Amino acid sequence: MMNNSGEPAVRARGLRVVRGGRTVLDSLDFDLHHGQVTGLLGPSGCGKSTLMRAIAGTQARVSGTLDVLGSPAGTAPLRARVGYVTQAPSIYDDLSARQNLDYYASVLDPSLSRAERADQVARALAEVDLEDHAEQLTGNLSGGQRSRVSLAIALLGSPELLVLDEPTVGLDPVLRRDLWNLFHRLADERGTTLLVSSHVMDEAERCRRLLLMRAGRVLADDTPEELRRRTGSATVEDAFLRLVDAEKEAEKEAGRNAAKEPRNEKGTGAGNPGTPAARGDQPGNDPAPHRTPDAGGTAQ
Ligand SMILES: Nc1ncnc2c1ncn2[C@@H]1O[C@H](COP(=O)(O)OP(=O)(O)OP(=O)(O)O)[C@@H](O)[C@H]1O
Repeated sequence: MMNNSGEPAVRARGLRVVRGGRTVLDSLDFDLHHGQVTGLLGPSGCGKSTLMRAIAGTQARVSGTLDVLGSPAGTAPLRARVGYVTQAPSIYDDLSARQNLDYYASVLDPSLSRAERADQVARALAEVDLEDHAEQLTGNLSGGQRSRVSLAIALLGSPELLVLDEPTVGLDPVLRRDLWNLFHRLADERGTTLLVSSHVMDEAERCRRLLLMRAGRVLADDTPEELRRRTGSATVEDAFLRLVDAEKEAEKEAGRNAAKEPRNEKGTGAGNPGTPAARGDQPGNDPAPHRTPDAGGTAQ
């Protein structure tokens, strides 16, 4: 789904991120659609958090094109329009849930009156079903309750895009279901775009669209139904495993073909990974023009 301008909510082309001298995201091309819940799934270490940080504008060494709500990721106009919840919630243990939210509401929009802030805070607490624990110190809340405080903070100011890094990890099945219902309500009723990561494949079935990642690359960008259909699988997990197996087989085949290639005088075969053709960077494949967004307060 596009918005009125016809632009997707997030547009990545030739997106690349280098961390510690290693390319951890490589040539990612995808769109996130307005008003949809997209699941970002893949094994541990495949690059989900790095991609989310890039979209939220907190990741260094991002190259390629990454536009968020029509502006380069991480630029000032996006600050109030994008809500981002990391895996490690940044909340103050010695403040109550309500005080935490009130503090963040005042930082996010210093022009709000006390009454306006109180309204926003009450609404966000209600949305994550935390009203009964609003006055408790967050240091005394359970893990799941603390994650909901973080989520409530991200909901302040009604952001158009919510980037949620494993928001349901460690939650019991009832809370997980309630949170997924909340994500869909936000998308359906407010038109919020959500990108939600998980490494639990059964959560994929709850998403309208999926980005499946493996080893820093997008393995599939599809709806759960279409993914199951085209791989002939009963579940998204099976579909993912089939795609991984097919990719590994293709990699092996490419390796065998490269080994068979006659070597030239310098000892590099035509299919060697060091040659431009094998890297896919011959002129016709270059996703130019590349643009490096301002990465803001950044992680390496
Ligand atoms: N500061 C860093 N320096 C170098 N490499 C890093 C750094 N942080 C992460 N990486 C590497 O980047 C890759 C992607 O990490 P990332 O945290 O994005 O993965 P993930 O899919 O979110 O994993 P998980 O599901 O376990 O949270 C991993 O191989 C990781 O080892």
